[in-house]
Amino acid sequence: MTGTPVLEAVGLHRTYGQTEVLKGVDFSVDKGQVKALLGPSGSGKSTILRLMALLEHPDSGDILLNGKQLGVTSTSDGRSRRLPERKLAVQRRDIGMVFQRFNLFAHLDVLHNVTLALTEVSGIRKAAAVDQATAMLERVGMADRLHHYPGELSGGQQQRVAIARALVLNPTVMLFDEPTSALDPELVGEVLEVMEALADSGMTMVVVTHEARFARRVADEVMLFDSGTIVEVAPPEEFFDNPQHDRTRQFLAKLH
Ligand SMILES: Nc1ncnc2c1ncn2[C@@H]1O[C@H](COP(=O)(O)OP(=O)(O)OP(=O)(O)O)[C@@H](O)[C@H]1O
Repeated sequence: MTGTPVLEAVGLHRTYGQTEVLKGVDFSVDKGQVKALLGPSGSGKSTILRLMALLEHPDSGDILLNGKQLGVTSTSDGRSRRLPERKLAVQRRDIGMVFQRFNLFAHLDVLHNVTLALTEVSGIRKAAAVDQATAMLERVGMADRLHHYPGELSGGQQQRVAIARALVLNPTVMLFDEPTSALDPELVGEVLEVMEALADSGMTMVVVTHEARFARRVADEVMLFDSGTIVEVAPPEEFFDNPQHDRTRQFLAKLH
C-alpha cells in the first residue's frame, strides 16, 4: 500500500426529484487498496459508483483519477463544463465497472462479448483483441467456454465474463456493484474467488457488497453508508468484531 489516492470523490451531491440521495460524499481509494461499501438498500451506494464510473453526473462535487478531475473541462473564464459524451467514453476506460446484472450481449458468444470492448472502445485490431480477451478469460477460469452464449452459462460464469470484459480494458480501478447479489448462493463463491485473486494481484477496488465475510477477508477498509452519507469508516476487523456504534451493530444484525 503506497497511500497514493487513485480515485477520489469530493463533496458529491446528487438529487433525484425531491430526494437528496447523496448529501456530500467524500472518500478516496489508494493504489492497491480494496474498499468495501456497505449500507442499507436505497442508501445511495449504487449512485456513488455510477457517478465515479462517469455513467452519471453529480449535481455538485468532483471525481478525480490520479489527481485529474474527470467528467468536466475548464473553460477560459475559469468555469467548468461537462465533457461531451465521446470524451467521457475515453475517460471511462480507466474505470472498470461490474454490475449486479451482468449485462452481456445475449447474441454474442463469450469471446465476442470481451473482444467487443477492445475493438469498439479501444480500437484494437481483431487478432490482438482475441489474444487479449482469451488471456483475460483464462484468468477468470472461463477459457473452456469461449464459444458459449450467455444463455448457456450459469450466473456465476456470466459474472466472471463480465469481470473479464471490464478487466481487458486495463482499468486503473475496478468498481463492483453488488456483483453476487443476483446469484444463487452456490455460485457466489466462484465470483468472490476471482475478485479476491484480483485484489491479491494489487488491483485498486471499490466493492459494494452485502458479503460480510468477503469484506472482512479482502477489504482494507470498510465504509458504512446510510441515507446519503458515509457514517463510519474502519478497518474490517474493527468494523466487524468490535462495532462501537449502534448504527454498525444495527446494520450488521440486519445482514443475517
Ligand atoms: N435514476 C433515478 N431516478 C430516480 N431515483 C433514483 C434513481 N436512481 C436511484 N434513485 C433513488 O435513489 C436512492 C438510492 O438508490 P441507490 O440505487 O443508489 O441505492 P443503493 O444503496 O445502491 O440501494 P440497493 O442496495 O437497493 O441497490 C433510492 O431511493 C432510489 O430509488
